Amino acid sequence: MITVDVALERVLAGLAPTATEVVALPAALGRVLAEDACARLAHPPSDVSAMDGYAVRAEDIAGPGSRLTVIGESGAGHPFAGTIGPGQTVRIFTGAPMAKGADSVVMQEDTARDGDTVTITVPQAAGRHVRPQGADFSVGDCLLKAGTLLGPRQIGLAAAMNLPWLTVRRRPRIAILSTGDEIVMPGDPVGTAQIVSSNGPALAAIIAQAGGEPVQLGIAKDSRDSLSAMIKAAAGCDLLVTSGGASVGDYDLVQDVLAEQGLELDFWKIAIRPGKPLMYGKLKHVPVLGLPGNPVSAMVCAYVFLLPMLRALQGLTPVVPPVAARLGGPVKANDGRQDYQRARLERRPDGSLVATPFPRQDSAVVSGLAAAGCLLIRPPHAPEGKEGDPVLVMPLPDGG
Ligand SMILES: Nc1nc2c(c(=O)[nH]1)N[C@H]1C(S)=C(S)[C@@H](COP(=O)(O)OP(=O)(O)OC[C@H]3O[C@@H](n4cnc5c(N)ncnc54)[C@H](O)[C@@H]3O)O[C@H]1N2
Ligand code: MOO
Repeated sequence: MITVDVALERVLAGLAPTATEVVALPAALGRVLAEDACARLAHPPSDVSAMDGYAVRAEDIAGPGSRLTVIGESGAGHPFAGTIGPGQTVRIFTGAPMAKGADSVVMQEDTARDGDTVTITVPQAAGRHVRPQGADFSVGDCLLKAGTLLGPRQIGLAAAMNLPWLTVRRRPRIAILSTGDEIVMPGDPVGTAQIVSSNGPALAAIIAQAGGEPVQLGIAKDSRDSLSAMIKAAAGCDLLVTSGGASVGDYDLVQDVLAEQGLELDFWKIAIRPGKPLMYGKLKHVPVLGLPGNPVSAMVCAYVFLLPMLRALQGLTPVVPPVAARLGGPVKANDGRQDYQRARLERRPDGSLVATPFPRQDSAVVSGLAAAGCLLIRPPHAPEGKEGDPVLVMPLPDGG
């Protein structure tokens, strides 16, 4: 059996980023920039005041108790039309354009006003409280680089750069096929010997959270006809993810039916726990990731393989490196499969992370997966570990 690292390398080898599309700024949240985004406007766009106060010529306020004549006002969005001359000042507000002729702002707490006369009561340094045009960035500065994941702060920056649209990667369309005669949709009548599909909704959620567009193909029966018809519906998607029917049972038909349709199998079965019967191949250029049916196996493989694939399809660095932590309790020596144990993750007052694996690690325990803060990674043949030993963990998004 190949290792997790080799499997990951092979899964990522054939993936190219999706095509680009132009979207309006509000729709760009969570998308990945496909081209550098460059400012169409400087920031600030002009010299502006950083305080509410008075725009002055520094030379007029060099001495203590300077008195100036107020000749007008500059408000945000309402500049003063004239020019300040010797001994003159303009009432100014935060964000308002500097009055022509002025080079400094005195905050109003440092002044005393009497009619049209203002007295500077506190000595001032020249040039204070002015934000010069372009102090943040200039026209043409490409501050958002291709490959950037766009969050709220980047959306704000793009808006400040006066970019109402951005060129981003198309959301990867990921087909999800759940399989099994015993599987029903949540909310449907559940007969004896039936089980509700948790894999379909969980996979759709992980895909949507990672910037993809889940396409639910539905639940295929354990029959060649049903599987065959539903697999065909994946044509045109960027990736097909199946769950269930991946093992060696008489009704584990997924791989057979895919092979009939022309699957070029890359690998089946890898040295991982949970998730050993993981399968990967290409069906007429569509990559196919065959996840085991056990819900925890399916989701662990989704975190370890599907997430990096989604990132690669969007032009992001595929693998987010694991994080260093300490063991919160003892663990047994590992066998030859890389183990991903569901664990609690706590941050201690000194800032260090402590991972404590749950006692039940069965791959059908969905409650444990939902409660986990991380997956504790146990490399093949890792010796037994005790509390305090260094380990690597994969923190889970929204981890408890
Ligand atoms: N003789 C062997 N048996 C098994 C082996 C093996 O090496 N030799 N491997 C085991 C391992 S490891 C795993 S993991 C499972 C994988 O089995 P399949 O991928 O074939 O999955 P199924 O048999 O279809 O289902 C397993 C389990 O998961 C439940 N399931 C399936 N789909 C869903 C879904 N959408 N939502 C929730 N639960 C689902 C299903 O009812 C079964 O209980 O094989 C072992 N066997
Ligand atoms: O992939 Mo399985 O989860 O080891 O039972």
